[in-house]
Amino acid sequence: MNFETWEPVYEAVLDDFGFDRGADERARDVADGFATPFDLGRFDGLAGATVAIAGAGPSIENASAARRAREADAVLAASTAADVLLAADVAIDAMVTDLDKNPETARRLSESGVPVVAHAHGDNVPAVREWLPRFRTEHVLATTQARPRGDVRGFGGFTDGDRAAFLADHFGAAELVFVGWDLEDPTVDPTKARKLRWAGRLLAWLEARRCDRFDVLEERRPSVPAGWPME
Ligand SMILES: Nc1ncnc2c1ncn2[C@@H]1O[C@H](COP(=O)(O)OP(=O)(O)OP(=O)(O)O)[C@@H](O)[C@H]1O
Ligand SMILES: Nc1nc2c(c(=O)[nH]1)N=C(CO)CN2
Repeated sequence: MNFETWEPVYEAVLDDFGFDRGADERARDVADGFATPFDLGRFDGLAGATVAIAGAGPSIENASAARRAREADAVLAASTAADVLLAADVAIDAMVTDLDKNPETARRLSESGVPVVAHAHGDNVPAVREWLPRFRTEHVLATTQARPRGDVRGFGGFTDGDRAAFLADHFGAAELVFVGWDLEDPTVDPTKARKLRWAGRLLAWLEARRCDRFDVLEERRPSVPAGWPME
């Protein structure tokens, strides 16, 4: 997804959380100071593939999550889902993170040549400054939710998990399989619950644009607000 399509939805997210667009842009520029060009051709293998999008809800610990991830052609792991899957001997093709929970895992993955999709936003600049210099930069794709600039890219999406889904979509995934997603998780705090509501809404938008049906939304399918780009 290009920024022109993402922008009106991004503005709705900014509005709802009261986030400052200028702070996201400054974070992007900080990330660009550490980023180097990332070979996007490394994601060509997602085209036509069944891609597991691993979220970090409690159900990622279930044996069935690891099994379903293993059965997919490729696995994109959000945040701490990477640790759980690696511990279950499931290879991951990329980790998508905003560096807030397990940056050491991201560092290790980058050292071993696994792409780390590291997101910079207005509220994680200290983590960007601390961790991006420690990663093996050729294996890091820096991302932004603001307008992309320099070596910092954007494919749509907000939370780590839904950004992984937008990335898979951007690179032509044929099918998305969601593991470790608990959108109605009663154990999360109110801010996280709000982020998960946005994740659900964004996935509903993505599935509608793809003329798809995501299994993860079967329990409660959010409606796509009128006016969101559907071309
Ligand atoms: N119950 C859940 N709890 C946490 N994450 C979930 C859950 N269900 C799905 N997810 C997905 O897994 C990802 C896990 O990443 P993580 O918990 O680090 O979130 P995040 O996007 O960095 O948000 P936060 O700012 O709250 O840390 C989330 O971004 C979300 O997309
Ligand atoms: N400005 C800002 N942007 C974000 C934030 C956040 O807390 N602040 N959290 C995210 C993932 O949870 C994604 N993007």
